Amino acid sequence: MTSPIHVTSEIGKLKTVLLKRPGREIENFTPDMMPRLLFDDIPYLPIAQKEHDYFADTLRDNGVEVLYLEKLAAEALDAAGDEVRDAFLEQMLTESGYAAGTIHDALKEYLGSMNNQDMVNKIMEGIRKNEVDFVPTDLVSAAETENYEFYMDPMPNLYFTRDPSACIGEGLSINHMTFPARQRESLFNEIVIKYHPRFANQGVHVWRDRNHDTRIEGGDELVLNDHVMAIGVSQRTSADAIQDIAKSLFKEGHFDTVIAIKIPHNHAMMHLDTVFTMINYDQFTVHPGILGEGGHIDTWTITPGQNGELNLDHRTDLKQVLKDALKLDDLDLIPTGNGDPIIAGREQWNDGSNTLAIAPGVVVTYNRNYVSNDLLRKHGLKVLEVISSELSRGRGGPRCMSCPIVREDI
Ligand SMILES: NC(=O)NCCC[C@H](N)C(=O)O
Repeated sequence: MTSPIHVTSEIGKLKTVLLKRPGREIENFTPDMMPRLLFDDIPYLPIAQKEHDYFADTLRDNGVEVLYLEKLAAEALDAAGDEVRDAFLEQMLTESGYAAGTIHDALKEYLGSMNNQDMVNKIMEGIRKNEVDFVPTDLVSAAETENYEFYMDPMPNLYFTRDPSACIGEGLSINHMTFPARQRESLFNEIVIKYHPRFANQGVHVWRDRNHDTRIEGGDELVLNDHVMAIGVSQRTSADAIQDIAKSLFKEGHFDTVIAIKIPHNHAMMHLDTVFTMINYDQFTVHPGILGEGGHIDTWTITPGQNGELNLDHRTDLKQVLKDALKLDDLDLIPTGNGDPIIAGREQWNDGSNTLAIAPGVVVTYNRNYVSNDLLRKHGLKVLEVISSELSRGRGGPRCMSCPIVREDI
């Protein structure tokens, strides 16, 4: 059986991608909620949607089939029927803090009265207290802070479809995310894979599901080729989760190497793909700020050991590590902002390192990172720029905003 998922590299011609069009969730919050929701500003929704449509059109114009998470999630529930819809809603309410009780019942009634698409959209955009016809009188509800506006928080990070799941080979990881602001997101990916006719019973292998305590996010998961992965040890992905998924990939897949790369644990560089992306057979973007003296950085090359255990080889010469793993004589590491510390810092902040390769040597980037983009062109790449004033306020670029489902082999 051919799996509907096929991703054996970061650069093979992109055939199908999963996006989420920004909806009300990206403006349904106040400045004091921003740090918790992992946003640095509140985007202007109409322009963010225009920019996102431009991004989607750029992909379509280049032969990519664009799928939307919000649509697939509703279709999955339509196909699955009432029992699954009820279980999904219960799980979503439980993970939103309402396993039982009067608020649980009121929210269930409110959401339960909607059709699947409206219910999915509503859960994504968040539920304010004043929109539910319910006055809590029980002790638990009454004890809650009066002035918090929401029963269920919005999920503004959903347009970064890269993170809650990651397609690897013929399967995927459905991720247990680090921060509460994003943890419910992967429930949508789970129902799509389990129940959408395009994916259900089609031989999709789940390398690692969301029922884990250890954390991993797709922005850290890079498929370098059909047997080598790079995974960031980052603010969002723990060493335990990397070792766990490595065991699964080695045991049940065609992978034999995982390169763990330690990056600074901070908000600006929350995932490996904010500082390092593969853009051609032998070319990568890299933010100079992650490299120490002489271009060094901590890496561990993980390979299968005895009895299902792992061998780990600690090395610090990133270029040599990549050359060895990919069997290349030379490698072009292209510095964000052309290596200038001010420009590199500014353009990395606006995702200048976060490119989406749609074919070997062809990348989609934000237009605002003009120094990095010019440098990519000088290194022979074809650069397709997309507009980025509002989308970039969420701290993610074209790779973050896309989850490749099918790529041609390289
Ligand atoms: N792969 C990525 O780097 N995704 C960007 C995620 C940005 C989002 N505001 C977050 O902090 O999770």
